[in-house]
Amino acid sequence: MSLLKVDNVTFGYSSGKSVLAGVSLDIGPGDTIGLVGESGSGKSTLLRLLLGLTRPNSGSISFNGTALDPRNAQFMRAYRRQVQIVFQDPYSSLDPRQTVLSIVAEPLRSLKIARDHRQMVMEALVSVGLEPTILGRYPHEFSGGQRQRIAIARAIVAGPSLLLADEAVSALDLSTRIRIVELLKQLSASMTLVFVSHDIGVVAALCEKIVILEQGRIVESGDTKTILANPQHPYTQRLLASVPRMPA
Ligand SMILES: Nc1ncnc2c1ncn2[C@@H]1O[C@H](COP(=O)(O)OP(=O)(O)OP(=O)(O)O)[C@@H](O)[C@H]1O
Repeated sequence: MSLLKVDNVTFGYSSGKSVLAGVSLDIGPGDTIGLVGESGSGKSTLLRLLLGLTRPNSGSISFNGTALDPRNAQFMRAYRRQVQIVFQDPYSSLDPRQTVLSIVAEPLRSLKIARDHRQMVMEALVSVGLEPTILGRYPHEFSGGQRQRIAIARAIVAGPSLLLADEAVSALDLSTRIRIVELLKQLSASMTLVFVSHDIGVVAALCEKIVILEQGRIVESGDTKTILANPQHPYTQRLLASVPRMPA
């Protein structure tokens, strides 16, 4: 059974323009999926829908067979614990006035998880390759890569089964990007990952499956290696042609 099933979803903001049209996706437990498309193709909007922050205009999204529905408050509370997101910018996504402990513990507070937050935060920091002794320090004391590790620690601290990453490595320099991709790869062994990127090279390195989105429609999806080796849709061919060089 799918972990997350997106069934014929359409969505438009109040401006009326259609942003997602007939999007269907089956995300299985343990999948690592790269969602690729040009700017404005609707990737971040789809993530908002997957988070349950916005509802589709039509179609449905279900998690373990139950539809995301704000009227089902108990289920949505449980869902919020299962899904977390990492954003692009490690500078703006961390509150400069809060300590690392307070930042990483935020999901534990908002989800009202009554366990030892300090211990859970220390464990999350270790899993992302940071020293647990940094609890009392502030974001400005860290590099961009370290900040993104703190953001990832915050995303995994409550033990989600699904991690969404929205251009999570795009703001990092190349060597840091490679290290954070390695970290995400390692984490993806124990959770499902939906990784949004306009960078096909990074997706090729990280994701077993790929979904290509063009103007709110999925034009091609499947095994990453197969699709990148032999793209069928002209849009995918154009995207690939615009990549300066592909990784081995
Ligand atoms: N809050 C909003 N209100 C109205 N329109 C929006 C809003 N957010 C996004 N859009 C529009 O929806 C479309 C899809 O945007 P979205 O951010 O989902 O694309 P994207 O593929 O993530 O792009 P990028 O890679 O640039 O982040 C765009 O036309 C955008 O202008």
